[in-house]
Amino acid sequence: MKRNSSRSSSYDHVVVGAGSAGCVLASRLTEDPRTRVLLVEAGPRDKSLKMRIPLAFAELFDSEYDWAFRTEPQKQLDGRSVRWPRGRTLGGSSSLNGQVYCRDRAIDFRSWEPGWTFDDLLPYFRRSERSSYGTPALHGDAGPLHVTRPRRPHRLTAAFVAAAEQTGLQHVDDLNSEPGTDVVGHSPLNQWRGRRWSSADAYLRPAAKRRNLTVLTDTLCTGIEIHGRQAVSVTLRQGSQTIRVRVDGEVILAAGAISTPHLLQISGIGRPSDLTAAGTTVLHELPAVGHYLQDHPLVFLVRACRRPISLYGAGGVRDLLSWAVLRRGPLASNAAEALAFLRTHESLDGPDIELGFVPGPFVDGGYGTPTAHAMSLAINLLQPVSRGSIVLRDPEAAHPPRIDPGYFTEPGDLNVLVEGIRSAMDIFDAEALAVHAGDWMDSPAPDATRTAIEAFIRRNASTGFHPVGTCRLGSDNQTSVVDTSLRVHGITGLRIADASVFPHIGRGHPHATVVALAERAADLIRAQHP
Ligand SMILES: Cc1cc2nc3c(=O)[nH]c(=O)nc-3n(C[C@H](O)[C@H](O)[C@H](O)COP(=O)(O)OP(=O)(O)OC[C@H]3O[C@@H](n4cnc5c(N)ncnc54)[C@H](O)[C@@H]3O)c2cc1C
Repeated sequence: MKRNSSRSSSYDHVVVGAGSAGCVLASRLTEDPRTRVLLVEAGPRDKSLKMRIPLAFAELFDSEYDWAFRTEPQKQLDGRSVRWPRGRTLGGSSSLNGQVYCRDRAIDFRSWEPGWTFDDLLPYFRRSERSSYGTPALHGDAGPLHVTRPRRPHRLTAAFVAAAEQTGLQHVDDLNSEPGTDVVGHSPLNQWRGRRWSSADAYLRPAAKRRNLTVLTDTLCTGIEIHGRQAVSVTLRQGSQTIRVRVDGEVILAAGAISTPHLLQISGIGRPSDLTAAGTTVLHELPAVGHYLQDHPLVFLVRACRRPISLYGAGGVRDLLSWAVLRRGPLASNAAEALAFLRTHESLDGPDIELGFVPGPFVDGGYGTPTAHAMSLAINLLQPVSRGSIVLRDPEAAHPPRIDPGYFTEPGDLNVLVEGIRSAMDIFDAEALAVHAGDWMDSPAPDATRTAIEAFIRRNASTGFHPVGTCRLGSDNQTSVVDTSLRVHGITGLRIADASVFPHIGRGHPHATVVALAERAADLIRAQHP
């Protein structure tokens, strides 16, 4: 990635965070050669081969490319602290995520503000996509973000899809086609010819040579300076050096659902009790900053595979060669090759459980070392009611905030996940998959009572990697942080465009919506600064 050498101390816009959203913003805003943009990224450049190899993403956990956050001990999870990986490199979390491109559904946007319906966002989904799915009314085919079918799904994945159909789910080709409530299909992917296609690949690299774009990596934003009610500059730290950069237009926070509220709090914007407890002066009261956090909690069921055909052991010389030469073979798998969406009650108007099938052992949320051939199924709670918070510990930007997702603090969430586990076990037992299935490994017993399944969830539940909602979009300044144009309530020159602004968690995977939202944010900014 070229770094523009003509650094100046003032820019039209400064984008903080080069993740899923930040790369979109930097690219779109610099299409106008008169607009000077600085993109600031705390992490290093996205150099690792493990980012390109689809199956290798879990090997990036706890590396220099991962913030490696940990939650506060979770009362409802036997006091366990949960590991929260987050991308810390160009492309952000899109450089180490599971590559599933699955939009939130139209019903998910019903709880957003007017002007943010699915139909309002559809032109931006389409603008972002270079989709191989056809259906031009729904998909774009000329955008920067490749969306493809898996190259060659594993035969166990085909068995899972068939088994899900045997339990009554409908097989659909395109999970981004508003497919109905009880469906199964192969995962649409952000891949191109068998390699990951991150936001940096899609948006940043093609823009990197522009003279009006400066990209600073290994640079931590440590605060936003507010004069009166106007954002005027950002403070950056590179090693031991501190740099102040003046902003003539806007500061756009795209640091993600954890770091964006943290940065606001450090800068004196937030809930007064949070700020004063951490020794920070309150400059601007906005009680919703860092609150209303939601995530998709999940548990994995793992079942032995009778024959040695799973992804266990993938990564040997032959697999590496096959990927390097042909971009095929087990390493081209994104792990969660198929998804099923289902309702735990017929009265629901949308799915409340997602099952993600991995044709291999996925142990301890990707942190464990597999020991045998197996298949894994992630049972994902799509509409949790529980909410949590991100709150600064002290005024130092490099210190991680307190992350409390509040998993299962609303008891109804546990009930839904128990039902999801039962449905998942039914699919494992359906003929098409049962022929491959051996003993249950990390799973409740097939005849487990509700109490035993609940205990299993408390022992094993983890993150679905989808935190949102910590700087919600909304029209009032008590329960939301940004207005419907994504401007921070009460401050001019400060906008947020990332996963933190989702008012409610959706039923999809957030990257698709984050990219569309950032595409729209770029239009909003350009309209205000013609
Ligand atoms: C392991 C994993 C698997 C996932 N799988 C999927 C999936 O398959 N499909 C899907 O849709 N979603 C998935 N997600 C979630 C998805 O990737 C995120 O929701 C999305 O990338 C969030 O985009 P963002 O722009 O809000 O934040 P990010 O992409 O996280 O970007 C934020 C950027 O800001 C930088 N930053 C933070 N603080 C500062 C600071 N103070 N100064 C400078 N820079 C800073 C970060 O380093 C990062 O690069 C996954 C996430 C993870 C972690």
